[in-house]
Amino acid sequence: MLRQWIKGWRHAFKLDPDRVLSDRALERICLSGTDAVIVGGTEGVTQNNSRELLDRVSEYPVKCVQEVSGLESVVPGLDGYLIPTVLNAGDLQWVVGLQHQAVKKFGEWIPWEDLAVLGYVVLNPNSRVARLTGSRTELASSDVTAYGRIAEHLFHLPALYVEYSGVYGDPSIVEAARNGLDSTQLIYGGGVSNEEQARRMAAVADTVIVGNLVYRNADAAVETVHWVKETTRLSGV
Ligand SMILES: CC(C)=CCC/C(C)=C/CC/C(C)=C/CC/C(C)=C/CC/C(C)=C/CC/C(C)=C/CC/C(C)=C/COP(=O)(O)OP(=O)(O)O
Ligand SMILES: O=P(O)(O)OC[C@@H](O)CO
Ligand SMILES: [Mg+2]
Repeated sequence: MLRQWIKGWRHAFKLDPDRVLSDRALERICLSGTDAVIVGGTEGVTQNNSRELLDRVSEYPVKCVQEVSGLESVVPGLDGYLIPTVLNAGDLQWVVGLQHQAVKKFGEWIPWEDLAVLGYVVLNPNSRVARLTGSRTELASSDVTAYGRIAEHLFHLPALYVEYSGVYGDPSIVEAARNGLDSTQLIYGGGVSNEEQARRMAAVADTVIVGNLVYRNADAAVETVHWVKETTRLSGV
């Protein structure tokens, strides 16, 4: 069951089907010791470019799932699908609207056990995902804690994803999310590019996701695996 499986992830890479990655860099990422490779992005994602990247990753022993961001880009037959819902979106479309359309479209073909819903809180106002979803990013710590509680106690989501895509986030905000959570998994993603940043977020979050760094500096990206995995997640932060 995917929602159980993702609980064991400490580190994952997110690869964008709309960006170019050399075979050499892909090999290094896939053999890095990361727990999973997530294929997905906000813009320019199609079924063709997703399938192509998923096929390339499948040459390696690493676990690989698709993060679905559009109805047309779903690639059937994979081991797992991450389904975002953006809790602080400005329009219901990104909370439950597109998901409703997808369930209507795919209906009985959906392998429910292989899906896990991620409750996103999008916090970088300049990211494409924030602009696309009209996310309300001016949040206080108490707002983020409340989203954590909603994710866990009202919606029973397997994971809350604190998303700073493109910039390194505010650790105190990630801690605020942590304060709202008990058993729901806390995922952090955004701007991790050096050891201090990787270790700082790994001390608070259950799972750290690294994306853009793969395309800027694959060597450093590979290093993040060790930095995150060597760090103990602190309790009570
Ligand atoms: C046999 C068969 C057909 C099988 C398939 C069955 C199946 C798996 C069906 C899917 C079921 C389902 C419920 C799908 C949901 C589909 C959907 C469209 C959901 C909405 C997703 C959503 C809210 C998207 C908004 C954007 C978003 C949150 C994307 C997540 C990824 C993300 C944040 C990437 C970061 O983007 P990046 O490219 O890095 O850009 P920026 O850094 O600039 O933000
Ligand atoms: O690309 P970066 O900034 O590393 O963020 C990772 C991930 O959270 C993006 O969805
Ligand atoms: Mg990005």
